[in-house]
Amino acid sequence: MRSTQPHVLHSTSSPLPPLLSLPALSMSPVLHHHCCATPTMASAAGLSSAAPARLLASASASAQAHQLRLPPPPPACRRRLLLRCAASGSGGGDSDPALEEQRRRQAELAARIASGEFTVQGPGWLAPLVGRLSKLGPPGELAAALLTRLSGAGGAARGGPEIPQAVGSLNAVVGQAFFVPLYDLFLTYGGIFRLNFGPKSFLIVSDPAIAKHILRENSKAYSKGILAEILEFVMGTGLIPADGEIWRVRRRAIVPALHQKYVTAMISLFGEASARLCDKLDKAATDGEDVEMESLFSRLTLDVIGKAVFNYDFDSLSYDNGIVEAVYVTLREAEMRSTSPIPTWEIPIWKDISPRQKKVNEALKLINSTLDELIAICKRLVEQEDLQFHEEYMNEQDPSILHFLLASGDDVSSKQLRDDLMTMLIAGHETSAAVLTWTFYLLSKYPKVMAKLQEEADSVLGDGLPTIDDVKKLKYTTRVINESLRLYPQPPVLIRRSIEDDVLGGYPIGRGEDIFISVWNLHHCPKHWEDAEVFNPERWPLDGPNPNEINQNFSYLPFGGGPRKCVGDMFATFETVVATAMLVKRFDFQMAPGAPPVEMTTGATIHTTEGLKMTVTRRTRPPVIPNLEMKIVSDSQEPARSTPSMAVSAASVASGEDQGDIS
Ligand code: HEM
Repeated sequence: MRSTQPHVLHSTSSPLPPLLSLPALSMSPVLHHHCCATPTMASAAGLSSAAPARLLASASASAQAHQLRLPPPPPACRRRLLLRCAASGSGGGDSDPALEEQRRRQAELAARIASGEFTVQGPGWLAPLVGRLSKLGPPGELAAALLTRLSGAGGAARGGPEIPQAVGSLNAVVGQAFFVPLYDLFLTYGGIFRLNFGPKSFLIVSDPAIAKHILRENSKAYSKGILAEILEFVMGTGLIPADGEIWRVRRRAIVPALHQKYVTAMISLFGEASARLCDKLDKAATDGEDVEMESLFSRLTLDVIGKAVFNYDFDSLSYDNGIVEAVYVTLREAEMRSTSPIPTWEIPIWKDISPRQKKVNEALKLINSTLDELIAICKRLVEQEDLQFHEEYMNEQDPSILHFLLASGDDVSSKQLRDDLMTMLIAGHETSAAVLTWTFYLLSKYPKVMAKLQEEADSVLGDGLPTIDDVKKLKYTTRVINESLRLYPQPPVLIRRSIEDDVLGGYPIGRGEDIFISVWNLHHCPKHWEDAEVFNPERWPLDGPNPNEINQNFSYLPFGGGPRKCVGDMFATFETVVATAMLVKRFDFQMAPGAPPVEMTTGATIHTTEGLKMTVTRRTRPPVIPNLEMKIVSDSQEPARSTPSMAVSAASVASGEDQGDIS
């Protein structure tokens, strides 16, 4: 039974959300706004304002143990979230404890709200004063924001209801991926709530309508906020962190480069890289060695994206060279910066002498000089070629995005071009690798899905590399990827900052709010998804449209939505479909005996904590089941000669004798 008594938790580390890891967390009592509820529900319940009665934790970076009175997390939910799924078939139809838990918590909370427990009126003088200050330009706005913050009556001060503030399962934050406890809080506090981390405050959005508003309907009112600050050292003003005019110009230049003909041409690149991975796995199968698939997928997608974006062959599946290492040093640094409690890389002097920072700077120098060289080579090629630039322009020898951009006469500085290339390298590398990693993890847990997938790969793929027509026929494989992206969205949260006042879910918000749109919560919402935690590719009909944010009304956002939607969605889908189909056609994959448990941790995408160790075996041809129907043999006839030989051949097929792999 779940205790309703608050208990005291100790948080000694800072395993907080990437990009916001801070030493202390203060949490406040709540108002409730249901995940799929309309704003009027909150106001109808008389929830016009609430002010926090905070359980303050120390905001000091040196504070070690923060004691917070919190309700214990529901074990059933957390267990399900870690997705340590039983190795059953797909489509299990058990009842959904997460949904029941959500209903129970909401009823409990509604009763507490109705009792007025959390309803604290903002002071009457505040709203008019804040209104007047806000009209005085930036200094006035700043003063208004401070006053509002200090009074703890943000929404009330702006003349609206106050956003629910979460009292969270803090122990759930410790030692696990940050988005998992956010899900727990979402089940209790609904589609928008506030989390206070020491002096910082974040809005957590898990409501499809609010996500749609931020990403699409009023996207101009939001920037990339902390994300841009953290990624500046590696992406500069590349497309992901850029905002405003720079973003508009670069997006207009880059999107056309990923035209249909280019993506189609990339299919042979996906096939070649996947074939190289198959060779590696083949060797492991022969040697009887287990393989760590997460790092292999990372190398596969690095090789693909290097060729696709700037025509560089990292060949990381074969070698560990300096540039490959430099890319990984840089990536790990970006992840470290997004999760570190103290920005050591900003400390004067230290940033220049710390061995870690030195290594990062050297890595960046190597990457930048390599990119500069590639840009120079490509420029020369473009100058020499006679090709006329047009909408679907592509140089067959070098179909890369860089080549397209230079041939288009894109007027861009070398620094900006480098930022864009680096951004695409990172955006298209870790994401696809994570999708493949979690897909293969899921497949190892759902053998029926694996069997169906292999059946499709066997029937569609021939001996050569896949073609665009093959990819179109790999419908079930595509659904497997769609469903894998639902359960493990990459990245699990989207980050924004409000740059104007707005109203979210009926709550007025000011500018400067840092917002996390939890794609994880949207994709796991038990209200929206039947058997939300079950890996069930069949939930997407084969003959239906490809699921996306539009046809799922922002409940499904694997590639984001609105003007900042991923530019590589088609590329990435084809890449992961080709790799998955080619691999499962050649091999069976099982978790290796004694492999560490597969749990999640966060970087820019969802990583495993200790890798994905698998045993790979070459597949034998599926047994040919002979027609064993016996001829009716009358006494006067000889026994049918074929029967014994059939039996022999069936036995040998079953034992795998004389069977090569089926590739
Ligand atoms: C399965 C693989 C991928 C996934 C799951 C993925 C997911 C996403 C998501 C969710 C966003 C939106 C971020 C936001 O709104 O804050 C995004 C943006 C972006 N993605 Fe991808 N992506 C993938 C592959 C790729 C590839 C292969 C490329 C490049 C070839 C790419 C390039 C980009 C770029 C440049 C943006 C920024 C767009 C903008 O802000 O205008 N992505 N991606």
